[in-house]
Amino acid sequence: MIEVNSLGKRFDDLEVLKGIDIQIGAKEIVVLIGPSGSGKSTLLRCLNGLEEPTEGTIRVGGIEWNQAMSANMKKEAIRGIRNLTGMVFQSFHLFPHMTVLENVTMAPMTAKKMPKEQAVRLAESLLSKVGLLEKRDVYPSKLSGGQQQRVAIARSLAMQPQIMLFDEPTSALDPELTGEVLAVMKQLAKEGMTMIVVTHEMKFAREVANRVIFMADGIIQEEGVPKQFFAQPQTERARKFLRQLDQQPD
Ligand SMILES: Nc1ncnc2c1ncn2[C@@H]1O[C@H](COP(=O)(O)OP(=O)(O)OP(=O)(O)O)[C@@H](O)[C@H]1O
Repeated sequence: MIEVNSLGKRFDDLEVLKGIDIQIGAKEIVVLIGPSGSGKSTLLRCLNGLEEPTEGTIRVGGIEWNQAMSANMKKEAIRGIRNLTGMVFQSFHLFPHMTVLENVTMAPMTAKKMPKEQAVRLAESLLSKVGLLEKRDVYPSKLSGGQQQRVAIARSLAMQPQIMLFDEPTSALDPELTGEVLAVMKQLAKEGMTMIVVTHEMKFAREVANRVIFMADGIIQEEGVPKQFFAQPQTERARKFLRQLDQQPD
């Protein structure tokens, strides 16, 4: 579903990603963890074209982007890749002047030219899935952070993506609100969505992920199934990271 080869990204003199190789299969739940500044968000943003890599190749659902392509081909590839991926951000990014329902129906109606009645039916079913159908006519400012993030997930799902990318989806939330967002993500995982999740929620990583990828200093230091990674981290870098999080090997 996703293949990344020798991916590099620099911002001027700062080399943030230094040759990343990843393969992710359909229905995999991959959690990306690592210290602050290690390049996790940048990697996720490269995967759906929010950042342009400086080196390497990305293949998502059969669509390839590579550094050697012409500007037009790159644009075309990014458009295709964006159609396959949905992204959820730390800070929700809902449109404040639109109701919850309008937030969810807008993209299918404009980008996919979906008829309004169909977009409304889809939005209602997605709002029901995230437990917020009764808030359909409310504006985002009237919602809690957790509710706003659940609407953001529904809005992303309305484009019917094959892959969901989550960039620290609970980091801006009060601890008592993270559970409701993680529950929606768990449900999505159960339904077979392919997901890459950047998070500091180790409990989610332990319980839901098929694979943990540990990044530090712009490279993948190690990866493995959660049980193995948390019980027996292979590198000193990962051991130190887990110690700092108070996530000692089991
Ligand atoms: N647009 C940008 N311009 C310049 N530097 C950037 C830009 N975006 C990110 N960086 C730098 O790239 C490095 C990696 O940032 P990134 O956000 O990918 O890290 P992260 O692992 O997601 O960290 P965190 O867990 O704190 O969110 C940081 O040093 C950051 O300052």
